[in-house]
Amino acid sequence: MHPKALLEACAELVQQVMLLQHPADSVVSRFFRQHRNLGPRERATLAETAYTVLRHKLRFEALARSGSGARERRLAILGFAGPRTLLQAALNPAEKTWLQECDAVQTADLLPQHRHNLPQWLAEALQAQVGEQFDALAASLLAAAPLDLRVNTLNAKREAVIKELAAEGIAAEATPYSPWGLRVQEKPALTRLDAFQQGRIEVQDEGSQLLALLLDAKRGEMVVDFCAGAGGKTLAIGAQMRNTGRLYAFDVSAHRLEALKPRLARSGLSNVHPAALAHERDERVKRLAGKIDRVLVDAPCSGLGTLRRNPDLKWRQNAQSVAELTAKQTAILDSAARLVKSGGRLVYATCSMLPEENERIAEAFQQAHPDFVALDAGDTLAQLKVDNAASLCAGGATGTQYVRLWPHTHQVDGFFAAVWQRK
Ligand SMILES: C[S@@+](CC[C@H](N)C(=O)[O-])C[C@H]1O[C@@H](n2cnc3c(N)ncnc32)[C@H](O)[C@@H]1O
Repeated sequence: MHPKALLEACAELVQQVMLLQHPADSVVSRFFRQHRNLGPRERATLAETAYTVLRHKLRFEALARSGSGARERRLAILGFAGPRTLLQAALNPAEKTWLQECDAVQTADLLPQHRHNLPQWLAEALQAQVGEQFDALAASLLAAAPLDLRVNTLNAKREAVIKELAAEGIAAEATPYSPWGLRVQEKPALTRLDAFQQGRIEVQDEGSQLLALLLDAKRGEMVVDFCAGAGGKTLAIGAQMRNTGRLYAFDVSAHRLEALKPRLARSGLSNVHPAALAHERDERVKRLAGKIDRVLVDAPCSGLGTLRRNPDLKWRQNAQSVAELTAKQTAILDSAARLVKSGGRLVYATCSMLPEENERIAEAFQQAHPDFVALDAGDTLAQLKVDNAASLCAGGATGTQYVRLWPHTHQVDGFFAAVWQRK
């Protein structure tokens, strides 16, 4: 594709994602379906340009007040993620001069909001939590996430997969906390690999792996993954159970559960039973009440812990949408807790960094359910032999009551988890 056409296509995609009407990943997928002639490199440049503009929206919008031409073209120039020579070949002389001026602006001279690129309400909420680490957190949220894989321990060993990937020219190293994790710095095409097709690896953030680990599901148990979605954690839990017992994958979205099916087929798991619920108080939940050994509630949340992957969320969520989610989270946790049998374990998790969706939900649940005893997440992870378990936790009297993962300190998405045992 000619550089000029590629930049035009970038501007068109930027215009579409910046409407913020739909999740950016679905806008990008739709754009690719409508432009089937695009090659893999062009697709990578287009997607990364759109994501760069979403990440740096406030700074780029401020810079784009100067310059000429359509606003989305100026934004696409600032966020262009392909080779610089290619960009230069697409620019007219006035644009080249303007870009030079933009490049010369020093980060230190920027207003705080143009450095952190967060909406005011979210910047304040994060600052209140991490204090002087705010700049480091904000910077980490502007970077793309590394690619984490989970090794399927049912049919592979981590060391063997590292060697297998190396033979394909892919450098992977063991993740520091999850015993199943690998981190890959590049973004190789995984789906063509035998290791992927034969279910030895799945894409999963190390933080997500730790939440599945926290459930500590055992052979032969009855387990429910209440908000299973496309089953990222279900697959990890099923392998943890060594493909024995019964693992229900519940979700209200039959569409998401459908995406679990090919992943299940690759994984070799036969202990997983997906089931679509009408709502969290579905008949099926009533029937299983008090019978389940372990229940994971990976609740629908703002997703703000995943800003490295989903930068559009900071512009699509707001205080009002978070308040609506907290009502849903409370209702789901209440209903899912009924499943847990005496002596069983309950884990509540989110990929949010906001206390309203995390500590506040866990505290309110505890108040309303004295028959559930809080377990210390730091102790629980240490018993599971996770290195530096305490450093992954925060809160409570011991400072390790909840799992609290942060992109700037743990190089994973922002996650929260609370653990209880039913009396
Ligand atoms: C954070 S996502 C789950 C991600 C998934 N556990 C994984 O690891 O890939 C939350 C899920 O909760 C589901 N959900 C929303 N409302 C629900 C409800 N009332 N009961 C059960 N699941 C619900 C959503 O459809 C969504 O798939």
